[in-house]
Amino acid sequence: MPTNTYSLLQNIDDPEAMRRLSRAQLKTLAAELRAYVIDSVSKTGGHLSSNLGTVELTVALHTVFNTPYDRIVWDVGHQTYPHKILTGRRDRMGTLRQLGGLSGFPQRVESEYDTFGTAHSSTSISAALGMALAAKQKGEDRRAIAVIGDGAMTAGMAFEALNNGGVHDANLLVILNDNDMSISPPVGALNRYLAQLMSGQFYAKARDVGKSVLKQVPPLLELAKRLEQQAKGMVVPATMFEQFGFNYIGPIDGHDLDSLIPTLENIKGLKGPQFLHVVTKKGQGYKLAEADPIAYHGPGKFDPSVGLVKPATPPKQTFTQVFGQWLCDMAAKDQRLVGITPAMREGSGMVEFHKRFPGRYYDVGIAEQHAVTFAGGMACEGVKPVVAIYSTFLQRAYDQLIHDVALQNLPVVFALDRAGLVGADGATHAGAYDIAFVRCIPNMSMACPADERETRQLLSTAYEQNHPVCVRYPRGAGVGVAPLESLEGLPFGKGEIRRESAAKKIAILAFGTLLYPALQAAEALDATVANMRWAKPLDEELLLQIAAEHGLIVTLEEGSIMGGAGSAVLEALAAHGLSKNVLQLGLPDQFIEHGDPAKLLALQGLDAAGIEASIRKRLAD
Ligand SMILES: Cc1ncc(C[n+]2csc(CCOP(=O)(O)OP(=O)(O)O)c2C)c(N)n1
Ligand SMILES: CC(=O)[C@@H](O)[C@H](O)COP(=O)(O)O
Ligand SMILES: [Mg+2]
Repeated sequence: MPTNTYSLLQNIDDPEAMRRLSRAQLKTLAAELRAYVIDSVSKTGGHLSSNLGTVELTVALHTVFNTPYDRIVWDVGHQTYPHKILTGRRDRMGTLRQLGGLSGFPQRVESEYDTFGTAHSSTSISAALGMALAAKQKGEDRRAIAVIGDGAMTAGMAFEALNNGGVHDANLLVILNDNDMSISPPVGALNRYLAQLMSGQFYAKARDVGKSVLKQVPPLLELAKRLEQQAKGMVVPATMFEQFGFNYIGPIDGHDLDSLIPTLENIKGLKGPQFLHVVTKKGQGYKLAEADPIAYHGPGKFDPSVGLVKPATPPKQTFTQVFGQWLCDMAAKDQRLVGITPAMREGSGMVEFHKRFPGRYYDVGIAEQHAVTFAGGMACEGVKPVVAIYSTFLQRAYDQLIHDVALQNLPVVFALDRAGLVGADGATHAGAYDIAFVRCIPNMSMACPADERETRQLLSTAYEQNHPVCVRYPRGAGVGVAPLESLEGLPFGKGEIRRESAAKKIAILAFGTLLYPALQAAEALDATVANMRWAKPLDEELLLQIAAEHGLIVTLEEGSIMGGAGSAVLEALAAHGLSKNVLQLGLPDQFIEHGDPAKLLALQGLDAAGIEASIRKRLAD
């Protein structure tokens, strides 16, 4: 760390040290912190724009509140790099999101300042309310603070918590960090409402009155006055948040420590549920990120003086791109198709679809539950919904999947991206459970394409069905098997033999992209390899044929072993009264942390060498 650049930051090992600084020094510290965030993220990759937007808010919160005794819960937690840097992890930022290094999200095991693990959005108000009421029950005077973005605020869970929080006498502070952005531009009526609060009459009056009051009167008196004025409807007519039972304060400039610190100090003295509306800019202080907060939401490594550059050689096509292309092609062919995303347009490969078919594109906000039921409603009316959703986020909508789609046997296609290990985001984002949690639902099917070509083909097969079907595929690129242009599908529920062993001792049944390391391992072992393609329905005919001919059956999947495709194989064998030597390979009963995906797979024994070693071990047992 260059000492001249970070003269204050280098001495901040915990927030206590920061509390001794003057306001002027805190401003310098904020500038150093911003530079440090840019410098470290440029070397590791990670979430940049959101972190640049929370620099001053983080400084102000840790200065005013008695952390970690007072609890800050960061929603999603992708904006916690300044918080990590100020709470003793500055010198470990170079390890961010790498194996054994700092997590990209708050983790209770990482620091006492990380009061609640987050990464899936919109949980902060519930968790902070729980903490506030627990404090009350225990007779403690601690504060609980939820910091939630305008994107995260769109989820039902956030409103469930507001609804509950507004009627309790809890010392809860909700801070809405409003940067007028989700990952992509925010959507929906809430966004319109927040824009209204910010603009025209509302904001102008609030800002002017706030400024003049701030200049003339001591903070507490000023706040009391403002509250009185608000109560009379003079400054801001009762906001929705007041109707929920919160004391609404704001909007204030979230990059101005002279507004933030006195306001937070005042709020600290107030009892009951408080709601502070803070306005920030995504990417603040780094021109390139300010201009393109989407590209800098989660960039890889880059040179800060140049910014993001296109790679010289075009990278391999990702599974996400294969899906995006298929969606456009199928939409062009079938007018009934609609595409639905819960706030993940870029990540799910739907930018082009949005451009070409704006009338058939639905970004419903961070609202996975709604997305699934909404698709169900459309399917009832003969429209053909394709829900593009990360495997990990479908977990949010499990009841909707069962009750609103499967039970009514509605033909909805679920394009499950990020199936398996995702790498840098770690355990919170791993798509480890989808096979297990989907295959136990009647009427549901689950396709596991092995490569890019099959992804396109199986999406078409899924689309042709008259019942709900998931197609799961991983983050990133596959082996490079180019998809065909055709929209023809593969047979429903059917696998194939990809390698036939002469000895017929071992058969590997691969579900999904691990087919390719399986084929490699099979060369060394002389094993038969089946590309099973479907976890449900299972190709029982193929399974029985293989079981009749081979001694050892090995199942292989990038998903949880418990309840996964290997379990389906065991159940099918049992149903046919067959007792076989079966080795199940997949993800163990354990959360797998962040790191390079290939390394993580190898650590789980799911690369070619690991597969071979596990099989040899079983043969030797
Ligand atoms: C349940 C869930 N759905 C989707 C996401 C993916 N996601 C991460 S950040 C984000 C946008 C959040 O916007 P906002 O809360 O406004 O924070 P900002 O990035 O603007 O600071 C989304 C959609 C998630 N983390 N959790
Ligand atoms: C914080 C969050 O949930 C997203 O920003 C996520 O990190 C995106 O992941 P991908 O990079 O796989 O789209
Ligand atoms: Mg936002």
